[in-house]
Amino acid sequence: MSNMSKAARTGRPRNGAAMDDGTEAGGAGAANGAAIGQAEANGVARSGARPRQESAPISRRRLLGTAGAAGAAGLMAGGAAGAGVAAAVDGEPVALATVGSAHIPFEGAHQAGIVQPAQARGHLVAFDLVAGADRKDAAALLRRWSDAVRTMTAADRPSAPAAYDDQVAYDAGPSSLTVTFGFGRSFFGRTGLGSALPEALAPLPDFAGDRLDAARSNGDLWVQIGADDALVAFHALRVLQKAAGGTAAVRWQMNGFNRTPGAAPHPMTGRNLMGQIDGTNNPKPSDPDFARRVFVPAGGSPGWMAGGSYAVVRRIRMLLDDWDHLAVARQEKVIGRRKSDGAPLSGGTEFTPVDLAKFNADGSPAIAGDAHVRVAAPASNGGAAMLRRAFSYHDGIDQDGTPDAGLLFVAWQADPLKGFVPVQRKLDGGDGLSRFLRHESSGLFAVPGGVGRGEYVGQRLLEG
Ligand SMILES: C=CC1=C(C)c2cc3[nH]c(cc4nc(cc5[nH]c(cc1n2)c(C)c5CCC(=O)O)C(CCC(=O)O)=C4C)c(C)c3C=C
Ligand SMILES: [Fe+2]
Repeated sequence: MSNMSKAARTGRPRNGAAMDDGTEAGGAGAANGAAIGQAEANGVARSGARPRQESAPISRRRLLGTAGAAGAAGLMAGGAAGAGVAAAVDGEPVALATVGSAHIPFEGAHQAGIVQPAQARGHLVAFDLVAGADRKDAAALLRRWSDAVRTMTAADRPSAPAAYDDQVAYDAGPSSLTVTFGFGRSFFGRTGLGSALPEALAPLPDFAGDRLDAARSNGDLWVQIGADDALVAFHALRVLQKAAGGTAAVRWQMNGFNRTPGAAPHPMTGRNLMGQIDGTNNPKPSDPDFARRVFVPAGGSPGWMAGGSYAVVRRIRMLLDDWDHLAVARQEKVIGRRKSDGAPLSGGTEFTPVDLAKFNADGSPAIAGDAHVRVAAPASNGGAAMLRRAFSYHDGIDQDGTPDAGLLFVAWQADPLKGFVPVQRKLDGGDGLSRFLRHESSGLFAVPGGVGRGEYVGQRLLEG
């Protein structure tokens, strides 16, 4: 097991004192409307679509280094970027840009990375405890991981790079980094915690369309990393993997992405790799039943899961060549929404409620019987609902030329039997979209509630 000090494990440098000048984001925003609402409700500081900035200076040396790499002449050209560089050349620090300075607190009632908008870059990683690792080792690991994440996500970071630090994220701010930890069913047997195993971690049923790879499914521990900068996300992954040494080893890892903040002209719901606007009809924190649907209540069972949630993770491959052969009108019928703007085929605009009872003039249902939104809707599943927070993935092109690409689907709910399971049961046979999908791996994880100052994730389980 690693004996790294906290600073040595987690240190990320900053150069000089914080400059809290209240610099605000300008024109950034790829998060969808629902997600923005979620972020605001969750206390994430925002300016427009993206978080308001904690500003930190960039030194003259670093900025000149950047200018040298990118071409100082180009950077010095007029406009806002030119002004920033000129200030740095004069020795004045400049604020971190919008994306870098966005900061999501690690501590809170719920773990971060559930209700906030999914970031531009994601890593989903499962670890298995190594042979001989016990409950005490697991507790020490969760303590190390929590300390590391507390530091990496902080607006104020250590003043000097730690000896071990790869410095991959040396110049960047927190960039909306979140790290979310969960426990798989197998964790409880391995640590002698069988009596604390939640009923909700019962194995997911087999679905007819599943083509699951066991090596890329489940795992003792699950870590979800999200950040709006790829280097920040990689750095977090690397730090956590190193901190796991001697206690847990990576079982599988998946890398995903979403639209980069600022890539769209205004805040809007993101698109998946089929080109559809995806995430419109997610539960919103302002919904009266949001917390009940997504989080285990205080007094729920088991007690250590209060404020927690259950994550269903599915690597869903998209059969993109088949999909792309469909005319857009057919694609829209499969989903039940327009491709261009996400409006339901029953009429209105993106956020108009879907009218499942509406008929066209020719007597056909406006939303087809096997349309994805009809089959997945709470109204078709006894009210079952989940919060979807996905990343796209692309792992290259197969020998036959087909892309290995799709969705790292992550569904959050207070109880999988009232969320993912009934909906997937229905989709499995009756969804027109399922012809274009292949579920290739699966995991179910108990994600405990958030932590207070000095606590570590899972403490109530591991010390209860
Ligand atoms: C078991 C749950 C679901 C799986 C698996 C799933 C996979 C999946 N979905 C899309 C694309 C879209 N899904 C949309 C809506 C939607 N999907 C689910 C559930 C699962 N999807 C629900 C509950 C809903 C909301 C239904 C409603 O109440 O209206 C949409 C429409 C836009 C939106 O509301 O988000 C799209 C598009 C893909 C590509 C996919 C697997 C790769
Ligand atoms: Fe869906």
